[in-house]
Amino acid sequence: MVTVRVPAKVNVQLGVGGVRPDGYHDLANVFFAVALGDEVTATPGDGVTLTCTGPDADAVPLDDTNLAARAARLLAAHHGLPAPGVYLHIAKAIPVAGGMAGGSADGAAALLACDALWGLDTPLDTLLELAAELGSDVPFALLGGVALGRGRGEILEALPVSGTFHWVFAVADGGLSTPAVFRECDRLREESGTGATIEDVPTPDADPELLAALADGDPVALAAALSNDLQAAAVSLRPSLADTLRAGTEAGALAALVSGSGPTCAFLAKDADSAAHIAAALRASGTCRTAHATHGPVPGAQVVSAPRP
Ligand SMILES: C[C@@](CO)(OP(=O)(O)O)[C@H](O)COP(=O)(O)OP(=O)(O)OC[C@H]1O[C@@H](n2ccc(N)nc2=O)[C@H](O)[C@@H]1O
Ligand SMILES: Nc1ncnc2c1ncn2[C@@H]1O[C@H](COP(=O)(O)OP(=O)(O)O)[C@@H](O)[C@H]1O
Repeated sequence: MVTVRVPAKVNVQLGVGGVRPDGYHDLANVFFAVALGDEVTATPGDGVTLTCTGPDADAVPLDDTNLAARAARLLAAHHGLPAPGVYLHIAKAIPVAGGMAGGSADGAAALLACDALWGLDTPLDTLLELAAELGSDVPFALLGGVALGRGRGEILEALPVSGTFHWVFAVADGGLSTPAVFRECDRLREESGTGATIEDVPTPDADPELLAALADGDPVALAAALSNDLQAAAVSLRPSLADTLRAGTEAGALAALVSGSGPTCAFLAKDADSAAHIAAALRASGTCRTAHATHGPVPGAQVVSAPRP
């Protein structure tokens, strides 16, 4: 049996370029891994089977569309294993369809767990390539820490960061579909007259002030630099998010933003005590289903228990 712990992410910058001919958008995606995470356990089994526990377990597909199952099959196919055998259990804490890359995290965790269970010793570079085939956010879940994702988010460069930042995540009732939020971003751009294609929208780049704030470990400077080009689209599809963002700001957050494609809202706090206070205020506000105080950055997917060699 092998257990892998894997983090959720928040995008401290999500710069979105125009829509490409292949339907994806070029990004300047600054990923930040937080301690809120899932655990994926791989045990020998027949075929690829799955179970999931946690508050959102009912929303997780347990068929071959689950990113953990897809990861197991992709790794087996890459190594030419004729009949992959694994039972995967997902202990899910990351909100589902919440803009925190929970499915991607489970895909990354399953790659690592199956690699260890099957004794394959796949090099990290190869795991990162397989991860990119599974989805744009999956490679970052292997890497963790803080990283800039270019292309559709899969071309990663680790970024320097100092100290620990304190975050609160307000979990919404029900998710938002990532493709629907990108489509809404395009629609809002068309509507405003700027256009939405790569000819219309400049290719985004990482904000130097944001990178300096991360390197300096300065939460006040990071708060001033946070940005998410998908936020307007997420709020357009779910207008009640404006109330959640306001509630966290009124409770003392240094800054509030939608996490990725949403609808989870992220709040940067000045320290751990402030984060606990903001989380309690958000839970009492009636503007979200629940709220979690956490911190980061933390490492990417890691084996936490494995059979004795
Ligand atoms: C927006 C972000 C920010 O990190 O994540 P979430 O906030 O949803 O977790 C990511 O770009 C999501 O990455 P991921 O969820 O892996 O997306 P994928 O499976 O690769 O793509 C799903 C769909 O999202 C859209 N998509 C995704 C990435 C990208 N750079 N441009 C896109 O337009 C496309 O419509 C694509 O068909
Ligand atoms: N292991 C998984 N956990 C959660 N969702 C999954 C998983 N595998 C596939 N999915 C599908 O991916 C969709 C997006 O979920 P998720 O990755 O949690 O959100 P987001 O893309 O907003 O970060 C879900 O609605 C679900 O249908």
